[in-house]
Amino acid sequence: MGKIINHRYRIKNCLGMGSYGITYIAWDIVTNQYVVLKQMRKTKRNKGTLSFQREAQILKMLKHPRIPKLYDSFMIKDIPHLVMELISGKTVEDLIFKEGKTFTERESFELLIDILAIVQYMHQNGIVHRDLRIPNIILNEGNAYVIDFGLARFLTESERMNNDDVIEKKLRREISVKSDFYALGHFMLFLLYSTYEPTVKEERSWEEELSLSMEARYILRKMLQIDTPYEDIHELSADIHRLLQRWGNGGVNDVIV
Ligand SMILES: Nc1ncnc2c1ncn2[C@@H]1O[C@H](COP(=O)(O)OP(=O)(O)OP(=O)(O)O)[C@@H](O)[C@H]1O
Repeated sequence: MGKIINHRYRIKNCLGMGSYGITYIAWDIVTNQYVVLKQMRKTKRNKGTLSFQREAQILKMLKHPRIPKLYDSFMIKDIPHLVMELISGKTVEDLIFKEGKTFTERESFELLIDILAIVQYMHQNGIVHRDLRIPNIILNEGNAYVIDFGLARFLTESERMNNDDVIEKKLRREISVKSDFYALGHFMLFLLYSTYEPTVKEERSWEEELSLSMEARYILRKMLQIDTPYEDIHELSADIHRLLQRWGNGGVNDVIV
């Protein structure tokens, strides 16, 4: 730690080791601010370089206050590096599993609407994230931020699926807006399970374990593609708005329907 990269970024600490890269918090001595520096792992040279280039291209294109800005990208000895905005706050994963935060049905769907405003922006710009999981959503002062665009794709791209892949992987990785709704369906189950106290020993399905309103169950079944999936974000957000009206939808950030 303390090492300076590219004559500019002083490494402060390691945030994590992902599948393709190592992520650090660094101090930018030119702009005097903390940034996130992602360095590709040396062992991932071919696939990793492509993945880093795509992430840089996508982050450069997306200009949204709830998506990290790409500040810089460069190569050092054939190793790609990305420098991006440090998003303050805590991941939903840490909030639930480290801090014991709980989300009611209403709070869960209000958070979903907030996230969908960001997802709508991505989809309108032809991008699907494909990794909308609890460690990739940061909450700060009640606002949601989406990070980690390492698996994001242009909706015009195609990718061959392996026939041996389990159905869940196919639904998560499909290059279609539906894969983001599917991932967010699972994200919602994590929020909704945060208040769940088991009363019986054996595990049951989420529909049996969680006491949800009929409308919430209807939305989740479509997001999780148990029933006819949502084809676009407007259909999904219209259903959530109807559900939120039960409580009086005060002041949540809306997706423009
Ligand atoms: N822009 C950012 N602002 C704040 N924290 C970030 C940012 N980007 C990544 N992180 C954090 O850095 C850590 C490592 O992230 P990274 O995306 O490199 O790998 P990962 O999520 O652990 O693995 P993988 O990419 O394989 O899913 C995570 O804890 C993540 O929350």
